[in-house]
Amino acid sequence: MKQIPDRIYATPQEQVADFVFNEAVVRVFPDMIKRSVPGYPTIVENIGVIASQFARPHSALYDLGCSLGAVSQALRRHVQAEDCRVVAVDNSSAMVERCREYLHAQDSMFQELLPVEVLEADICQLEFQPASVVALNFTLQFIPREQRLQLLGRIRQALLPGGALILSEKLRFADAEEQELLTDLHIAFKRANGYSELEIAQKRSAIEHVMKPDSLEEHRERLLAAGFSKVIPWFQCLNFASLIALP
Ligand SMILES: C[S@@+](CC[C@H](N)C(=O)[O-])C[C@H]1O[C@@H](n2cnc3c(N)ncnc32)[C@H](O)[C@@H]1O
Ligand SMILES: O=C(O)C(=O)C[C@]1(C(=O)O)C=C[C@@H](O)C=C1
Repeated sequence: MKQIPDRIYATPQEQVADFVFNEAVVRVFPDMIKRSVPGYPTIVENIGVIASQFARPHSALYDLGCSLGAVSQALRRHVQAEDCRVVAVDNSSAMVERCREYLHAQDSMFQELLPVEVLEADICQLEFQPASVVALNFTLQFIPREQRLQLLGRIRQALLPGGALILSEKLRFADAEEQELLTDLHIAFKRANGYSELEIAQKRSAIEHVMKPDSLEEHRERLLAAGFSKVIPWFQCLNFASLIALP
């Protein structure tokens, strides 16, 4: 993927608007997410590895809130189960358009990749097909809190025995000292990746009303309430984590 540098918050803005996944964000997204989310490349690649253990023949593999399809590409690189297909879904038309281009480019570079379709849709309104793998990679945090349980319940209903949900999220922490330390370290991570204090502060204002992280305990309780039987954290880097939830 092209890596145009993210300079969206580099100049002072009189009033920082709420963050949206628009064309300006799409252009710089690969650079933005890699420099903002500690462990992102490791998480994406290993979602492919984990999915290859859970994928069942003749089933769908969902990439919900796919953005530019990084997870879909990893699923297609790693999963070899028979007659599986990847369904990538996002409600940002700018993301969906570019995602389709990237996945076509992947098709032309490799042979025998799983088929993929990219849907422009709201994942809260989606009719799920029987699925063996569902990935929510930094997407649930953008869904209004009151809709999260219902969405997870519908995903749980669609999951086949032996399948899994892979859920990656920014975390918040009930313990004030832990919250402060990991927030400071995340800021240090962004600084080390070349973001200025202004960029860090303006991005924080932009996302604070649209992205609402939960704690690990809140995720675990909600997943169990949605009908999952077990929640297994497999990755954490600073305040970003990824979980496997089993049906
Ligand atoms: C942080 S990005 C996800 C990153 C991506 N999964 C990856 O691994 O590169 C969040 C994405 O979720 C999408 N999104 C947010 N709410 C959504 C909804 N209700 N339905 C579908 N997509 C949604 C946004 O448009 C955005 O592309
Ligand atoms: O928490 C932050 O400061 C972020 O920038 C995180 C985050 C995310 O987790 O999705 C927010 C928006 C962008 O999509 C990239 C990264």
